[in-house]
Amino acid sequence: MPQTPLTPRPDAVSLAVIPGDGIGPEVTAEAVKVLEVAAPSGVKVEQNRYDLGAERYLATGEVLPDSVLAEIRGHDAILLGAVGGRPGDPALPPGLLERGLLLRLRFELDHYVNLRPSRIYPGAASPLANPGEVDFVVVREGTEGPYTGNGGAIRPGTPHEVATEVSLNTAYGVERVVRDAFARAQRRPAKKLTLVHKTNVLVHAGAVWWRITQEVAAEFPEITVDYMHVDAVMIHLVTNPSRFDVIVTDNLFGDIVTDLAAAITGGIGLAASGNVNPDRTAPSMFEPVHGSAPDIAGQGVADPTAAILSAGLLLDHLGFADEAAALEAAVIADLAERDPGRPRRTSETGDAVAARLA
Ligand SMILES: NC(=O)C1=CN([C@@H]2O[C@H](COP(=O)(O)OP(=O)(O)OC[C@H]3O[C@@H](n4cnc5c(N)ncnc54)[C@H](O)[C@@H]3O)[C@@H](O)[C@H]2O)C=CC1
Ligand SMILES: CC(C)CC(=O)C(=O)O
Ligand SMILES: [Mg+2]
Repeated sequence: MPQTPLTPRPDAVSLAVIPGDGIGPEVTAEAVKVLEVAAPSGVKVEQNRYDLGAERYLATGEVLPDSVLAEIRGHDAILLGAVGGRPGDPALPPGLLERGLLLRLRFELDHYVNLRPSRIYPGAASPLANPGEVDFVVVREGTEGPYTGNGGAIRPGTPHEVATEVSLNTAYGVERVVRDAFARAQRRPAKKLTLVHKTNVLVHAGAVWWRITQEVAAEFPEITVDYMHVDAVMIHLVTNPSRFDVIVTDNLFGDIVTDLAAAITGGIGLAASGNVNPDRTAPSMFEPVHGSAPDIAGQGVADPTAAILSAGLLLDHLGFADEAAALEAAVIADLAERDPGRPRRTSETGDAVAARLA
């Protein structure tokens, strides 16, 4: 359904805040704390909180009612913590919240660019001995691939069960994300784009990604284009991550690549992301790369930096580039001052970054 492009007001931004499950509410509270001081003066941050996630499902059986989705759609942007329970929890059907809430938001709001920047900030503890200068961005397709629910099971639960999970790749979907990735590469100094896939085995989907990347490349003669199989990317991310500038890839590969990218750049607690609708026909959604981390939930020890940096991506997306840069600078300064020998409480980090911006 065609939507009217969103036109934010100059004096206020409206945010839908979905704290979610596990550490989601803990890290989101810190991101909101920072966002309130980072927003431009004269711009009011109006927030509506949506309690969606495991607790609501267990209390009401609701995952994402249509009426709530319609309300969320009316905001300028969405800030999300994380959703999902402990893997294997018998109270939550597998994928119920991931598919019914998170992916439904991404699909219905047409977040076809899942943007995941990776930088090693000074002070961040990379496990790599000599990582070099690491500053790349993964442009992960956000609405297709094997995540669309295009599958099913025959004779489930029997020894003769057959299960399929088919990857969906449309020329339309691939072209728009590849084009976005080239445009991002064009704005970056290194001007390099790496297509990541598994074209040697996934020949049908791979052919679409390969052909469209070559076609779009012809419109961007300044960009150096290369290709790498996703398994080899695992090697190069660990041995020579500075070779990457912009990576474009499908939904599943991008999910996996960006957890490793997070690990080599200082940990999953630092990795930010944006689910972007570049056409602005619906609000974009910003969230950390990590999940609900049930193993540390409720202890006040989760690192909220990824959520805070995601709030910075949100500011940038709304056109507040200077404020987004100031937020990132405050995080960088804070990281440099952290004592690796003294683990921080979640709220300490939010307080420290907010104090730098106040
Ligand atoms: N966007 C989302 O809402 C996502 C949801 N999930 C869901 O989250 C649940 C847990 O998934 P996992 O695979 O365990 O991934 P996860 O990212 O939640 O946790 C992986 C590991 O990283 C640690 N970790 C994560 N965030 C951290 C932080 N901010 N500070 C310090 N340590 C942190 C956790 O303690 C855990 O050891 C599942 O239900 C999964 O489906 C997973 C990924 C994304
Ligand atoms: C739970 C998945 C659908 C989400 C995820 O792992 C991700 O987007 O990184
Ligand atoms: Mg993931």
